[in-house]
Amino acid sequence: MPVPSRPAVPATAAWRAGDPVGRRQFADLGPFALESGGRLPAVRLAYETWGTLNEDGTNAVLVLHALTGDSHVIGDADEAHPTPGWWSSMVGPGAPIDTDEWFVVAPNVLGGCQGSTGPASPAPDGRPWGSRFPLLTVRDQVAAEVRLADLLGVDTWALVIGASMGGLRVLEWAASEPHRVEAFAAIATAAQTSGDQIAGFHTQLAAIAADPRFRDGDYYDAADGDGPHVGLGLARQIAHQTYRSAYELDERFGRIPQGGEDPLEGGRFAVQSYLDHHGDKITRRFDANTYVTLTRSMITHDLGRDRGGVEAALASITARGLVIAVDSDRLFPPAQSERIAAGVPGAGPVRTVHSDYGHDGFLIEEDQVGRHVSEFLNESVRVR
Ligand SMILES: CC(=O)SCCNC(=O)CCNC(=O)[C@H](O)C(C)(C)COP(=O)(O)OP(=O)(O)OC[C@H]1O[C@@H](n2cnc3c(N)ncnc32)[C@H](O)[C@@H]1OP(=O)(O)O
Ligand SMILES: N[C@@H](CCO)C(=O)O
Repeated sequence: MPVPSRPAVPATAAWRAGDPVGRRQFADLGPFALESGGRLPAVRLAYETWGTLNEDGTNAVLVLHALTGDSHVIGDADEAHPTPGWWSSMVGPGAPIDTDEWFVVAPNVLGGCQGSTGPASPAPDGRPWGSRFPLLTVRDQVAAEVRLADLLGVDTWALVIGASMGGLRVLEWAASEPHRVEAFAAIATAAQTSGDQIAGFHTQLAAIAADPRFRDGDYYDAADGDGPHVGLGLARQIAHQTYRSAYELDERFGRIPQGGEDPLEGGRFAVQSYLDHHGDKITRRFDANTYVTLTRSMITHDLGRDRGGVEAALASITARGLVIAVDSDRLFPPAQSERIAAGVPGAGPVRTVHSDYGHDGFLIEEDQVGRHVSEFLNESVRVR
């Protein structure tokens, strides 16, 4: 049986930078000097807020998304273009982070493609930055979020919370702005990306670079309008395997052929079809250059850079900390959480989420993660 052909989807088909979606707002934050020595002449962050900042400013919570997330933490049913929120189980009225109590802010990361300044944004000459977009570090991303906090009148966050790539920024906030972070929750994340992580990220970058439609990042004005969807999809497939555990892929899919296909005649196993699906899906909602920019920021992430090393940086954190690991996570293995918890004086022991799913457990095991966050808020982060 022949392998079914899949439709080619331009990587730029479904989203447009700066396109307002629902309740999203934009903050213009001016020029930025970057850690690498580069410069962005104008930075804009897209963000959403829920709840109300109290008079003392003591109830602010910053939620930081992972690699392909955005500001849309809570879904909106009545939008013109409804989109589900990626953490509606965690944030909302009556949720662990209860928006009747907390003022919640969620920005789209600097370098992102959901309204914040990124490689698809116009450079000073009016054309998209593309290959000219400067190297961004996690510190640059947090520096932009600091300016957003200034603009919103938030002096101190009661809690800064995030998982995976969001957790990298959580730790950077706690280390670089100790007087502005009362407590943090770092979930399935690391103080420094490891050789294994850098290797995995490298192959994802190579997959995008190898797509002739990538054109070194200058594909926005391509005459055929076609983006590097093949490379981006392949990068997502490589990544997605690390988001799930070997146990799950084997138990769930094993060697079952995809319906109607025969692997001995060129067809796929179900797990191949599953990865194809996730690879295709990302190209409908994400920009390849942003994927490259954010992946590079994860590669360079090192909380200890210019701070005397990771342990010294962790020891300098004054905030109370909640550290959560997923026991089956092969992307951010629990040892990286142990290192954070051991190093931060105000962090308790690692809270373990038991999951068969792997790294994506931070999204899937909402009851367990929610319970840990609720407990931490109740015990350590009450509104003063
Ligand atoms: C911060 C942020 O988190 S970013 C925003 C949220 N994250 C993402 O979107 C990342 C990508 N998605 C995921 O990682 C996961 O889907 C999660 C974590 C969101 C949800 O996990 P799960 O509920 O376990 O979903 P699962 O991994 O099984 O994927 C389900 C999809 O696979 C499809 N699928 C399942 N089996 C097959 C198969 N054999 N062939 C093809 N497709 C398949 C399902 O139809 C479903 O498609 P849909 O998502 O288009 O409806
Ligand atoms: N599913 C998550 C995985 C990375 O943490 C994302 O796409 O952002």
